[in-house]
Amino acid sequence: MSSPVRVAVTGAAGQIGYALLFRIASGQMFGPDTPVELRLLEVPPALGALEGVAMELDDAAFPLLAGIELSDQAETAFAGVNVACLVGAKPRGPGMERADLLKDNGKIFTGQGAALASAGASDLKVAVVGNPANTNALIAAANAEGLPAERFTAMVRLDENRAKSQLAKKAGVPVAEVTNLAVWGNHSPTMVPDFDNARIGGRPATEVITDREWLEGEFLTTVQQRGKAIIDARGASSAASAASALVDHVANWCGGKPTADGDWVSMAIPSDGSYGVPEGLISGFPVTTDGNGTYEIVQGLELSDFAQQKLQASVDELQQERDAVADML
Ligand SMILES: NC(=O)C1=CN([C@@H]2O[C@H](COP(=O)(O)OP(=O)(O)OC[C@H]3O[C@@H](n4cnc5c(N)ncnc54)[C@H](O)[C@@H]3O)[C@@H](O)[C@H]2O)C=CC1
Ligand SMILES: O=C([O-])CC(=O)C(=O)O
Repeated sequence: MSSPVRVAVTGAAGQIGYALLFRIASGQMFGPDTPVELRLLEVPPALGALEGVAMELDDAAFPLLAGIELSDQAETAFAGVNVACLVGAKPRGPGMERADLLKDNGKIFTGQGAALASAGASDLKVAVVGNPANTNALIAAANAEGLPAERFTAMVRLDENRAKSQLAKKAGVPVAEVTNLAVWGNHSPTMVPDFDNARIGGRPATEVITDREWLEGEFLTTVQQRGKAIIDARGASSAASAASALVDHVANWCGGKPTADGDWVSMAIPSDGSYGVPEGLISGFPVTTDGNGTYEIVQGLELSDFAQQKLQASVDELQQERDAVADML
């Protein structure tokens, strides 16, 4: 047994939190040999509900769960944490775009960025889920003085998983056969699920699914609008699938589960200028990971004119979001 990983989860009494905590505590995020200590942050009115969740975690008797602490103070919750899952934020409702949440949610991430910098462990890594996730991660990083920006990531893994599932259905194969699926850009309707570089059963996806009209049309729109479709159907935004994607994101990044040889996963990370994405913007990229805290952007992929145009629109949107929160950076 290794020593416990200390994991902060914000918004822990919310919908995603309820699905996420049990996955973390059961060992799915950091593997079967790593105990976890949970540090759960909520706003004061939700602390009662959070106590109920903590009671249920106790009642599940997870052998790997080495401790649970609850707090409504970011500095307390983040003390010594190795990984912070920033989920706590307002979700959108019907008729809203994620960017509409920026004014309400952005300010959460100024204080939490600063608290992470002052209280987190020296190897702290941060995954932002609260929407709009890319720009909230930018805000947190900008307010975390002394922490390298590359420790701040945002989640586009749910978009990758959605895209894989759609391609698998169309091709009539198990989802595990779909690999190398990158989601570029913003976690928003402008995101770019990259079917050109994806593979199905080891072959280019475009050789298996030759209907380019479907790929550029229905496939793209279905993935881009999936969050809205879930809200319309469920009356609330995706929660269990978002939690599951976060488990995947962190497991690959620093949970001991490196990307498979020749494969990659999608993470929104601060751009180093690769593929023309302006440096510093937090954008989805294909990355390889070592499972131990390091990721690298996959270089040398070809983007079609179609994909390049779409990526430019997503980058333009990220720049507009950055401009809209300039006072928080
Ligand atoms: N990046 C992605 O792929 C996805 C992102 N999301 C986003 O995740 C966020 C959370 O979604 P849900 O869990 O469904 O919402 P929810 O409303 O069920 O839970 C959010 C929780 O955050 C708490 N909270 C609010 N401000 C906080 C603060 N300053 N500190 C700590 N906790 C705080 C609330 O009290 C609430 O319990 C939303 O912004 C949603 O849009 C949702 C699905 C996918
Ligand atoms: O659509 C939303 O508001 C929630 C979310 O980010 C998603 O499901 O992708």
